[in-house]
Amino acid sequence: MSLSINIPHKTYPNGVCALQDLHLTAERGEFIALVGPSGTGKSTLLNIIAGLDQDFVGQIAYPPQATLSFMFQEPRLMPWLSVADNIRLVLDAPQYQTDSARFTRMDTLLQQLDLQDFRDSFPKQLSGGMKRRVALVRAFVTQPSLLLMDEPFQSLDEPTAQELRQLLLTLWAENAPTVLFVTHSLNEALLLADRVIFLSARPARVILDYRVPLPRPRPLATSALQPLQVTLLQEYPALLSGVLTLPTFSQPHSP
Ligand SMILES: Nc1ncnc2c1ncn2[C@@H]1O[C@H](COP(=O)(O)OP(=O)(O)OP(=O)(O)O)[C@@H](O)[C@H]1O
Repeated sequence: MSLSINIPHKTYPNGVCALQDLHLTAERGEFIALVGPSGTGKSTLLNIIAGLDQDFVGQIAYPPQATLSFMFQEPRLMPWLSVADNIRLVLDAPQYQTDSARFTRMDTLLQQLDLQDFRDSFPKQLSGGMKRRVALVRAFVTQPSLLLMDEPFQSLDEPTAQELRQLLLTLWAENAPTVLFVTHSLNEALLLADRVIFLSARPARVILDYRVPLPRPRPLATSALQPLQVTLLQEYPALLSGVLTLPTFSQPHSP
């Protein structure tokens, strides 16, 4: 589904202006990464799009039939519920109760993400990567047309994060939701997204809307992204001057 964001400003009651003149559109099925410095307003923006925060000046427009999923930095599983019950919790919401295929879809996704033997396990019995896989099942089981992801693979070891990125790309290709994916990592953004939106320091506004010139399927080796990073940052040196924190990037040498 298409999405249009027009926010003249979002100011918290304590006077902190998190977003200013932020305008952005997303086409149906597009994968968009949002990259910006810490504390600029990325989570604020996702909360506004999700309707969790309605105290802002502006409009968010998407089709009325749109369905939305949100995947947070923490997997946010209920510790007292099994894997299957954590997912059923979402499926039991009134808007999904008439969907007779929903539990079959849950079983298929559990199988696809290799969780079929853990449906009766509790979150504390799962590794960090497995909890994120459950969160991915929960995000996709409702067949969202818009998927909001707020640094969902943070604080995982790199091989686990890469495995989850690959799973996400597979699920995205199969289900084609529009995705807004917040990350601090330029590598992760280039690996996943059709477009990378670079946000300024607070108050956040769009400073660069960059179309990733890489074919799909993408190379998963981050070394394959290095030449693209070099070109991008040579073309837009402003991205290096305090706008981005790029722990994985080696700055190109001046001639
Ligand atoms: N409820 C709130 N009341 C007041 N200020 C807030 C509130 N929530 C967030 N802020 C402030 O708004 C700014 C943007 O916060 P936000 O969490 O959206 O940034 P972020 O880009 O997601 O940060 P990070 O990358 O560190 O997760 C920050 O300065 C934050 O302190």
